[in-house]
Amino acid sequence: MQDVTAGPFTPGTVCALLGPNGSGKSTLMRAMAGLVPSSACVTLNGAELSRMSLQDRTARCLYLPQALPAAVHLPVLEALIAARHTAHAGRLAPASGTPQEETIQAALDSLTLFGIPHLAMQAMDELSGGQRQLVGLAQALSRKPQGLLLDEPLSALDLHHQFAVMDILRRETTAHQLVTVLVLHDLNIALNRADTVAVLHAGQIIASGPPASVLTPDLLREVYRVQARVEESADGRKFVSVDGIV
Ligand SMILES: Nc1ncnc2c1ncn2[C@@H]1O[C@H](COP(=O)(O)OP(=O)(O)OP(=O)(O)O)[C@@H](O)[C@H]1O
Repeated sequence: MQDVTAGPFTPGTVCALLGPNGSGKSTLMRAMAGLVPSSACVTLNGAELSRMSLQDRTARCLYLPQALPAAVHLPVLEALIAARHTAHAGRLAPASGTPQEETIQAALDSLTLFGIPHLAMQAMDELSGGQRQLVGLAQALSRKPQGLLLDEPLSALDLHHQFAVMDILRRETTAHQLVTVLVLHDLNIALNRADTVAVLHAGQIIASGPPASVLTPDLLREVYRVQARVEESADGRKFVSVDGIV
């Protein structure tokens, strides 16, 4: 990938990273997370992540990959508690003095936030794809990061859960002033649920800003090679209507 200037991403807002297959979205996310070699300077709330150890970096800025790691035969609740301990093992929060009940409650709260407390005792390797994605998100938020990098966090979710998760992410992002960047393919969700969008095309961010100003028919033609209209419903919701491919 060529040099890319991404951001600044504003605390308290959700930015959707968009672009066609192979445009560099995952590569950019992985570079921001420090998982691919990069000379980029990445800062979060004034701290230079690129100068930190991967452990300190991960404690501040959590990256959820597109393909989740192989699930282990461990109850969901235990997996969440283990994730919190991993975060506390960094230098941000002391592990000692944290009562066990508090840790368990935080993990349960996180599952409840995503509407899946009933999965607490189910084994990770017995979850459906969508359930695993929800648990992954609950695990990410239970670690109390300042930044969230989510690569296609809605890819395995049904329509209800796609919107529910976006609403949760928006609420948590506002409440905790998180910097949230997520890769999306659904332009209608980006139009109606993201605060800003950034569009990658052939390894470069070619447009960024409020979704409705960025996602114009001209941009959709150039980037996605579709002939499309951006229409507005009676109640003000925007949607992309595709007439054909070009
Ligand atoms: N480890 C790697 N080594 C070499 N090339 C890679 C590597 N990872 C990705 N690429 C290439 O970089 C380009 C961008 O890939 P990337 O996964 O970032 O795209 P993407 O925008 O996330 O695509 P998609 O929407 O299909 O997930 C692709 O051409 C891909 O083949």
